[in-house]
Amino acid sequence: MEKITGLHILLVDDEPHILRSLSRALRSDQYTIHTAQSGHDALDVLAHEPIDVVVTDKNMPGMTGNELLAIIAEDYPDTIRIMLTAFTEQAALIDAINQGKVWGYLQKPWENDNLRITIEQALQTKMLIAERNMLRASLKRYKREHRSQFQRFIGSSLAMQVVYKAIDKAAPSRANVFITGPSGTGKELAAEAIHNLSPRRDQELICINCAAIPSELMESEIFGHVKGAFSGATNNRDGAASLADGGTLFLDEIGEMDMALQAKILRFIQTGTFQRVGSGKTERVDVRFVCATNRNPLEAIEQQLLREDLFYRLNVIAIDMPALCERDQDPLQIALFYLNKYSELENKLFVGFSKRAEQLILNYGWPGNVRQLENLIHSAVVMSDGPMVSEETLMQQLHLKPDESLFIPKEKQQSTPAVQRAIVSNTESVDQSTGMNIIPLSEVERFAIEQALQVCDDNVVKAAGLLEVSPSTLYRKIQKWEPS
Ligand SMILES: Nc1ncnc2c1ncn2[C@@H]1O[C@H](COP(=O)(O)OP(=O)(O)OP(=O)(O)O)[C@@H](O)[C@H]1O
Repeated sequence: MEKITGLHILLVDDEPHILRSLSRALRSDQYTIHTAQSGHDALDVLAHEPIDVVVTDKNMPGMTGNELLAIIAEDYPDTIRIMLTAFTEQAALIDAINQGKVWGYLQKPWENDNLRITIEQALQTKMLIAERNMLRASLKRYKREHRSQFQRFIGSSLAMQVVYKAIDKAAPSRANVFITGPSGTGKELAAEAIHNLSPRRDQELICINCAAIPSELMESEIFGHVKGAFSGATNNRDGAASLADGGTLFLDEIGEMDMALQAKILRFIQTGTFQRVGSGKTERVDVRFVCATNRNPLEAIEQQLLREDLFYRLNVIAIDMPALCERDQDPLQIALFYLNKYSELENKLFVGFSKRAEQLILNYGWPGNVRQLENLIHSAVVMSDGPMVSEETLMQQLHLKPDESLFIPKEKQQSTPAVQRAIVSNTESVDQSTGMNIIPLSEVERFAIEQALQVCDDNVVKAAGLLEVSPSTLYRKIQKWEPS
């Protein structure tokens, strides 16, 4: 058994010679011994020292041992409580044990060996309690950090945990955010989440899709115009810059914006000021910028679609949305979410997907990402009858030809282990002599644990069963991930 050190024992007895002989018997560099001659003195020690074990006499003037242990059980429930008692007091002692006030007892007169063994066992129990508390706390933290829903996002994949954390961190600051990622991955949803979690949430989030508005109208859309600024400008009109004052301006598809207007946007970001179209008056607003593009920004700069200086002004915080096919089990979670939503909306009864339909959802590549999946589920709800969505319905809507590989679980499709495929390839660890991508063992282990937790809906006991380790081993490993 592991030696325990650095622990504190409190001995309580009204007779000084008993305290002396108990202290002598327990003297060791493993423990710090504290003594008290009354229940009140004992409580005083407990208030100032991190006591792990209390050994108290039963019969003391003033506060009895029973009364003292009852208070300790209430105020310091994790402190191990031991009663020193004469043989004749067994009945009262058993009663105290049954009430949970006492962990164990020592009989007077005691054998020193017996005393040391009892204390050692008590301290082992104390260590287990402390470990359990730590594990509970770290599991709680792990669960809090491992979210399956975040703002309007659905998905518990690791790839999305990274996004949730980035949004959490970015939101409270004033820093501009640049969101990249393929079409339909949730860039607008991310902008919304950033605004909703920011101190600007009570002001407006104004979204401008730079690809959807003709370039000749864009300047007026963003900065507004005055009456007569151009033909058709029959009134003064506020633009997005004024409407977003105090809030957030989201410029989607920034790479589609006219280069001359990009220069004006850059000036606006730098100075916080702008002029409406047709006006010489400068206006000042307080706007936070969030931009997005589904282009690779560096390529867009090279192709002269995006100004480099504007990009670096906007790219203070970068968030990259992963493609749906990189999100483990998320496609199924999202599909179920939208099945519920659209069943309700269309007044139809659907309870889920056939096993093969589920497999198809997990295997399909989703080139249109979440938007495509959402639209597919909506059309499946409209076009078929419940209670289950079949694979045929999905294949029809996706115009897919019969292909058995779509229904084979991914982990059975390739000869390389699932772990190797799933861990993002780490170029820094490519072995120079063999050219093989070496994955650190700790990463493989963490991946396996996270997969098991995901499959078991975060049930650690079940996940431990799947991984063929004890739950406490699993808890310990999860705990090690916590930043110290
Ligand atoms: N993780 C998610 N969970 C649930 N719904 C999502 C998720 N991600 C995106 N959506 C939904 O998918 C649709 C597309 O999302 P969004 O418009 O934010 O994508 P986008 O990346 O901005 O697309 P684009 O590049 O085409 O502008 C929206 O209806 C959005 O609500």
